[in-house]
Amino acid sequence: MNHIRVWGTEEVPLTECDNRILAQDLSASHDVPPFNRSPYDGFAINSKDTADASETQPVKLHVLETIGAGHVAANKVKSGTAIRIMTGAQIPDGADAVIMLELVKEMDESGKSFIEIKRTVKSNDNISFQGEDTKEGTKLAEAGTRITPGLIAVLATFGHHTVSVFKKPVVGILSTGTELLDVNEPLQPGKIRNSNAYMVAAQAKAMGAAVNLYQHREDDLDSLYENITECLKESDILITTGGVSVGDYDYLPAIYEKLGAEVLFNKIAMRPGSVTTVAVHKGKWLFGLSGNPSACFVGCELFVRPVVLSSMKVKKPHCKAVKAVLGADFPKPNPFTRFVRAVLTEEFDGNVVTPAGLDKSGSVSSLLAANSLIVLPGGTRGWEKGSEVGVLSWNGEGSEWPWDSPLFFKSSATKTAVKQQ
Ligand SMILES: Nc1nc2c(c(=O)[nH]1)N[C@H]1C(S)=C(S)[C@@H](COP(=O)(O)OP(=O)(O)OC[C@H]3O[C@@H](n4cnc5c(N)ncnc54)[C@H](O)[C@@H]3O)O[C@H]1N2
Ligand code: MOO
Ligand SMILES: [Mg+2]
Repeated sequence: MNHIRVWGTEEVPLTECDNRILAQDLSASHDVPPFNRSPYDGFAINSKDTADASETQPVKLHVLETIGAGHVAANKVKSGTAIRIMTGAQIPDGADAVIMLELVKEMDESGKSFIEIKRTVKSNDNISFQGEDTKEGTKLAEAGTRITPGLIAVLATFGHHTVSVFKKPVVGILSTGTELLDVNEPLQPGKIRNSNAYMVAAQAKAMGAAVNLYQHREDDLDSLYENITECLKESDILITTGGVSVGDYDYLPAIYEKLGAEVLFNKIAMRPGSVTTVAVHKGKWLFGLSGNPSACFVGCELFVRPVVLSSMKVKKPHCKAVKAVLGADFPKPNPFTRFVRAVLTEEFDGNVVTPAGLDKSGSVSSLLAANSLIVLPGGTRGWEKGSEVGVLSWNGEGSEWPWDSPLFFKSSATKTAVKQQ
């Protein structure tokens, strides 16, 4: 995270800022509402006039005019008078309360309008006061906040027809592998379609990045080196998939070396995604994600996410950490910390999480329903249904880092592990 940099800010129209990250602090430039207004369709009155009103002795007021929202009364409300007022209209001078239409009797007498009120009304009844929602000067949002429909409503309220947002980091995505086919190609012996590039593109877009999806490339050291050099010119962050392990055709480690990139780490004691390699080069990022689809997915959520989000000053850039009860046994031993693709459901009485399918790093089907990762600390023998586990979710706002719950990465969690069978 010491290498994080912000790629700049830009001004975008309000109509195009949803889901972007706010780059300015926002405070109220005026009171909301900006004037006292009526929350009902009714009559603006002077409450004192109703002091003696009752069922048997209604008070009668002369209606001077009618104002709808957007209009300002021409008259003042003096004793013995009322102004018919619609929801949202400014309270006329002299009025200190509103009585709803349904609570008065309306009548015409010699071409003049009157109302009868059979109850007392208190001063300030049914008035939305200037500033009751927001006072001028109130701090409303900080730079780094994701722009939601609610924030857009607030931005519009204060007249921001354009909004300053952080530039989307440009994420280039290049899949490597001689076995790869384009999605529109028929299967051929020994070949598979490239799924990682499209998956990672969708993940990066969901994080708020701009994506450049490149044509996949064969495992060839020299041409891959050229491709990566070219792609890096156009990207702030370049994600490659595949070719990062120890095989004869896994050239990414050699390419980082040839580039002179600073490798921050290469391989991690975790499953899947153990081969994940991250390097920085001339202020840019290189993520070498696994070719195995599930390992690739996990590497992207755990390592790309915090970089993309921090470069837009999002305050909690890591996945959201929650507790949940395991909905099924997970009998596999875990020599390393394991991130199990899972389905997390928020039940009325707590979270339940269940593995999403075949738990192999080459599996693609287990990604289908997965909305989270069960975190099983290393050194455990397997887990029983009903155990409390830590879960990471990539939906919604993230969690403070480091995830400090004892459920994450602490060996104390082994207490709930299943006995070796
Ligand atoms: N002797 C060892 N072998 C392997 C090790 C190891 O430590 N020692 N690590 C294993 C682990 S763990 C993983 S994960 C993989 C990582 O492999 P690479 O990142 O080098 O990826 P590839 O070898 O290129 O491909 C692996 C696998 O994924 C398929 N693949 C590749 N790209 C795509 C794509 N774009 N879409 C869909 N599927 C893709 C590829 O066909 C392979 O089946 O290495 C293990 N080996
Ligand atoms: O990176 Mo490999 O799972 O550890 O699949
Ligand atoms: Mg390989």
